[in-house]
Amino acid sequence: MVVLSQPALDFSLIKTCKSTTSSFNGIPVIDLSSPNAKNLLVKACEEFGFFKVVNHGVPMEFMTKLEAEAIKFFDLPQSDKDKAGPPDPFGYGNKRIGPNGDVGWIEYLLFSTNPQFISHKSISIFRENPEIFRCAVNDYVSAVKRVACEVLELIAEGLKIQPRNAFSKLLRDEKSDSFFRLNHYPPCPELLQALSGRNLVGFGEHTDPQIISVLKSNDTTGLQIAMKDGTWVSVPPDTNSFFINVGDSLQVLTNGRFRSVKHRVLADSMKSRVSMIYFGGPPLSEKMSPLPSVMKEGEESLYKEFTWCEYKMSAYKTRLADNRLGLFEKTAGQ
Ligand SMILES: C=C1C[C@]23C[C@@]1(O)CC[C@H]2[C@@]12CC[C@H](O)[C@@](C)(C(=O)O1)[C@H]2[C@@H]3C(=O)O
Ligand SMILES: O=C(O)CCC(=O)C(=O)O
Ligand SMILES: [Fe+2]
Repeated sequence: MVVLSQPALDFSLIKTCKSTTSSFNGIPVIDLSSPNAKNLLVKACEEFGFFKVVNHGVPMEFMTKLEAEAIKFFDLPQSDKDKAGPPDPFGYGNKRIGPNGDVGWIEYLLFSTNPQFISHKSISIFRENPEIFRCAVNDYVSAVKRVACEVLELIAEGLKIQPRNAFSKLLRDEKSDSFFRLNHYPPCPELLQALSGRNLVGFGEHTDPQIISVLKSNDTTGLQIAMKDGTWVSVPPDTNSFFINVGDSLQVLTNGRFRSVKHRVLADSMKSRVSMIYFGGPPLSEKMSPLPSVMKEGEESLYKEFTWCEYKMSAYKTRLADNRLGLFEKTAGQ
């Protein structure tokens, strides 16, 4: 039998970035139980496309259980982890991100949250450690999906959109094309940092294509977001809270009023970073166009008409840092 192995990876392809220690303390923090949450959410989506939520109601136990299972998986011998890869896009991936040559100092597990799309590779992940891992993923994903829907409903209220489930129904649809990802960034080699004062890039700069992403990490720094003027700022980790990203699709649904946030992860020199991200997406057949109620009188859509399936197919032909939405923007006169 011929065993096909992945071609060797040239590590010099992984980019480095100047180490920064200062963290940004201007990230909006939204208390979901506050009566003003809806207005603060809209403001945060317009200004940053990124914010932190507290008082979210998800039991800490769901987070610690899943994190412990993820660590157990990433601690397995490489040959065992490789049985759950390569990602197609689902499954275990190591250093390669997506199908177009992006690389980073990362290993990960990517799943579909829709049982129809669960691949044999995702199943083999659970085979290593079946019921406990599977339950931990299911409990966690159901809980963060609820947070994502609550946030989207508050945003709809803040924007005075009727019905208030105009966005959240896309995630609640049984055909919703949502993903879940567990990322592990091992410590960046000390020697490299000592010699150059630089860190390896764990996950290169990009925007998330979906509607909304809900991120939780351990206590290790690394996540950075780009401000409107292009400067990068470091997000201080907070193990009790969720960080939320506006994705490209929410930018389209709000006709550019909200911006999808550019972000990246730098590996830490000393500590592993573990993160878990739920990417809430619409059904594949959903037409992505600005909701009529967000448009002012006479306002025209900034985007050509497309379905989520068309956008996703196009996204998977791009490199991480590409401006994926640019291909769908109307040019003058269109
Ligand atoms: C390089 C790529 C990886 C990615 C698919 C893509 O071609 C461009 C978008 C990337 C991204 C970013 C957000 C999520 O992590 C992700 C799962 C997604 O939906 O889009 C990844 C894709 C991936 O890793 O497969
Ligand atoms: O791991 C992180 O903290 C963020 C990763 C990310 O942006 C992604 O998986 O799309
Ligand atoms: Fe991302």
